[in-house]
Amino acid sequence: MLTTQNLSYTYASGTALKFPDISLEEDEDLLILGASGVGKTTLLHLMGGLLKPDSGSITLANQGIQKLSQRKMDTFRGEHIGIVFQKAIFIQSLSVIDNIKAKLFFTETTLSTEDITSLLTTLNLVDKKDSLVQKLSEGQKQRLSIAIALSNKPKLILADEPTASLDDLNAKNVITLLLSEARKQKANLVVITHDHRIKEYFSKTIEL
Ligand SMILES: Nc1ncnc2c1ncn2[C@@H]1O[C@H](COP(=O)(O)OP(=O)(O)OP(=O)(O)O)[C@@H](O)[C@H]1O
Repeated sequence: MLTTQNLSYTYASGTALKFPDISLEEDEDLLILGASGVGKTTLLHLMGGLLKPDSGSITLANQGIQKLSQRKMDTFRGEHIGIVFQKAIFIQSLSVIDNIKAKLFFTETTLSTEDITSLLTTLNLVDKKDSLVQKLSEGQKQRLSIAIALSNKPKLILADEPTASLDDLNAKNVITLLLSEARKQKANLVVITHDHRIKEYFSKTIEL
């Protein structure tokens, strides 16, 4: 369950942003639409605890995350939040499976090799599990970034423009994959985008 209330954030440059309230029950997903520069990524970073709001609250798993210290927030994120970044950063010299293990190491989460293999199977990446990341195609890299985001079995999955550079078929595949994984893990999925093609897959949408 995710709720946000009266969120606002001001950058040092003076750009001041205010956000509408969000309330998601368990198993509910949300698409946040908006033109370039309205604050979509800022809102995603607030919900992921990467930025602290100037005002307002964000509650996830009964915790008001805006109150947490940086260290506690990092631990909380490791346990409860998975983020699919617009531009994923991998350890290029490691294999697919070792990139997932590295994330789990840093978030102090344990997942058996069988569970990781099963996640990679779902994401159609299992045959690449021992390949170096630098040898993956763009689509495979994107599926790996989803695998990494899901590997800590988060309660909240945040995805920043996951379909922006994809054709219609791959955009549909990525969104249906994120939605089905969110259902399986009983997580809330929040996608931010300016891509109106994916609106039809979400029952709940807000426009910034
Ligand atoms: N680090 C920063 N310092 C100063 N201003 C920033 C910073 N990051 C974003 N902004 C400003 O805050 C506003 C919202 O930016 P944000 O990236 O959240 O928008 P967005 O809707 O995600 O845009 P896009 O779709 O282009 O990624 C913009 O006016 C942007 O210029």
